Amino acid sequence: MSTPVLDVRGLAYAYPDGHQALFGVDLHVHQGERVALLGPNGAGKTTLVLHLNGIHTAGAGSVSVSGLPVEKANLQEIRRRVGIVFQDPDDQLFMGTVRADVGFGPANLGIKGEELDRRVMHALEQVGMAEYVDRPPHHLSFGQRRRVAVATVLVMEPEILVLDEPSSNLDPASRRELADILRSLDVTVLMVTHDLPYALELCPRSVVLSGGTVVADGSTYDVLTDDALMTAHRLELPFGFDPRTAAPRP
Ligand SMILES: Nc1ncnc2c1ncn2[C@@H]1O[C@H](COP(=O)(O)OP(=O)(O)OP(=O)(O)O)[C@@H](O)[C@H]1O
Repeated sequence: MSTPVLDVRGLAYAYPDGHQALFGVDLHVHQGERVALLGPNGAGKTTLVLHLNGIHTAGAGSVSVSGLPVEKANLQEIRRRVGIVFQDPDDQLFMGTVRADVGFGPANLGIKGEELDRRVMHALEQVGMAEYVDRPPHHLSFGQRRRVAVATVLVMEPEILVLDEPSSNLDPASRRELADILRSLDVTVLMVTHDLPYALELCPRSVVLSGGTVVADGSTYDVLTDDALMTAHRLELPFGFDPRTAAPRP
């Protein structure tokens, strides 16, 4: 099989206070896959994600992105390859205009002028926010800021897009629109979520992390219909939602 875009092997990590958050995690994601990372509070999902672009450094094991190890010497290239959209868009938007925020990353790489404009506009078009290019981000709604945050990552043309709780705090229409955007992108996606219907809708595959280890890795449908697994790892479907009868998207 081809080299995975994301290759995590035997990853273990303890926080400086000694709390062991990951115990030998293996995760291989191939190009074009959309994978949901599920698990109860405290499972280690965020800790894992923070290893993907070198914010945390593996205590044991390894992480590589398209064959490039995540280590200090490669961090600039790794952070171009792995785009993380954090849960709070305000962690990613800090400039005076949407244009400046989306252009910030490429400008730092030395891209300027027409090429910078082209990339900024393309990323904003991908998330349906082109008309807001000259607006201050703090004048946008939360859902609009989340889309701009996605654009700040897409503009770097990442190989893998990592989203932390992308549907949180979105109204139903914004939630559906973001799903449409994510489905339209030609990029590998790893999505951390507690929104199990969203995982089923968007991600054919789910990995369940619990107590710092991978306890399931398979089709999202199989995971969500495995009642014993779901109960054992505190995963609960919303009231009235049954994956067996959830309407497939046209
Ligand atoms: N800075 C830290 N120092 C010590 N322990 C930490 C730190 N951050 C997280 N932890 C612990 O590591 C474990 C994993 O936390 P993590 O945030 O990765 O879980 P999570 O799966 O993302 O949870 P949630 O669904 O609540 O966001 C938890 O037991 C947590 O208490």
